[in-house]
Amino acid sequence: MPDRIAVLGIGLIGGSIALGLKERTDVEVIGYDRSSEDLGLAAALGAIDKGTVDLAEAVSEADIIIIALPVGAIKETIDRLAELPLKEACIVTDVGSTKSEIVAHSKKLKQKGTIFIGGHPMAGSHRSGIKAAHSLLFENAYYVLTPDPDTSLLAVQKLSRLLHLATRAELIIMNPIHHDRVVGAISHLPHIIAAGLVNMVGDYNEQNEWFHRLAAGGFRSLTRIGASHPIMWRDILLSNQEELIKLLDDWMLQMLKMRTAIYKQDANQIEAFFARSKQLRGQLPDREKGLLMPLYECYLDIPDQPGEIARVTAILSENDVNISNIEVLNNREELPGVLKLTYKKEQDYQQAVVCLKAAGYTVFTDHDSADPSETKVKSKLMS
Ligand SMILES: NC(=O)c1ccc[n+]([C@@H]2O[C@H](COP(=O)([O-])OP(=O)(O)OC[C@H]3O[C@@H](n4cnc5c(N)ncnc54)[C@H](O)[C@@H]3O)[C@@H](O)[C@H]2O)c1
Ligand SMILES: O=C(O)C(=O)C[C@]1(C(=O)O)C=C[C@@H](O)C=C1
Repeated sequence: MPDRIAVLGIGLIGGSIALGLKERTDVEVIGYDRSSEDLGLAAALGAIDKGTVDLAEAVSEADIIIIALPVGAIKETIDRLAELPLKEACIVTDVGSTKSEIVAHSKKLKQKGTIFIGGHPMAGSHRSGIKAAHSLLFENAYYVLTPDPDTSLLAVQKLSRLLHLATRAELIIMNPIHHDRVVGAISHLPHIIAAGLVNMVGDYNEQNEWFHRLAAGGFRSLTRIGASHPIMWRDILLSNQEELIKLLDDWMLQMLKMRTAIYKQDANQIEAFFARSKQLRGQLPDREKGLLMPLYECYLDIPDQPGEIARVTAILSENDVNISNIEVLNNREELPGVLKLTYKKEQDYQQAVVCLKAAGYTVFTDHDSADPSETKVKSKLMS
């Protein structure tokens, strides 16, 4: 087990790893950031033992250095580390959302004999900064490492073990080019689409403010990630140019096909488009990821009258159903006049659907058939 870890950038990702390190290992954590205020907060939260705005001081005695800065700053920091005295056998890793360019850039460290192993934890949030950090942010998520083929196996094992302890993520190894193609499609392109839609609707809203007022569940859930950090996403897009150009070409082709289908009133093609998407979306592997245990959810239409929530809870308790949470979606931003019930156990969820239906309620589940046998585990989104 290494003795001292330097975490460079103590924001959402660096802060979450640091919190996990302090919670689940015995290492000393030194935080480096340009914001001394955030370093103070990180120390107060117990994420770091010591904070400094001096890079040389942060890394001089470190056994492992984790660079958790925006992608552009990761490259600059690799350049600076290449000029600084580092401990022998020190391992440097990063958490950047792109890998090919960063790994290529790390050659400068390799030339001086320092091991660099690229990394990317596949969980996060649209929020940023130490205030949004959490020690279980990466629980059960994948954490990709992209070691060069000639990297010592012992070093990869040492880093994987530490990161697994700190994050409870599942460590996997991937080629950086492959990583950038896959993550380009499932993370970078969706962020472009979400931000593009928010901006387009924002333009319409300048002429007519009903665009924002009427924005309901569909727009809000699709565009949550449109609120992400501009500098982080600027750097990611600049760093994955080649893949994103190909992905955007494919995306525009998809949209053109839909435009043609709508123009021609081609009902079959439009239906097939959504049928395929519904089937594929349902096949996404469930991962018990994030802050909380997997949850089962159902929604219930309730009349707007006093005592209605008490009636629902009474029915559930008479039937020995344990609910994890009950939420009134009465702000009309999601579903109007609706109770959202969450359960930790599938058995409770199934029992609840049956007894609430028997009591005359309309119950919606993840699937519109409301069939409990089609239960889908949901992970609670971090927001
Ligand atoms: N946010 C996510 O969902 C997510 C998920 C996985 C990986 N990542 C990657 O993690 C990295 C960090 O992202 P984050 O979400 O933690 O960002 P963040 O904004 O929450 O944290 C970045 C921290 O770095 C500091 N910082 C920025 N530039 C600096 C510089 N030049 N010198 C010193 N300190 C500097 C900031 O003060 C901040 O505390 C990025 O490379 C991002 O691509 C992000
Ligand atoms: O959940 C979110 O808000 C995220 O954007 C997390 C997310 C993503 O899934 O796209 C964003 C960037 C990463 O590099 C990894 C994960």
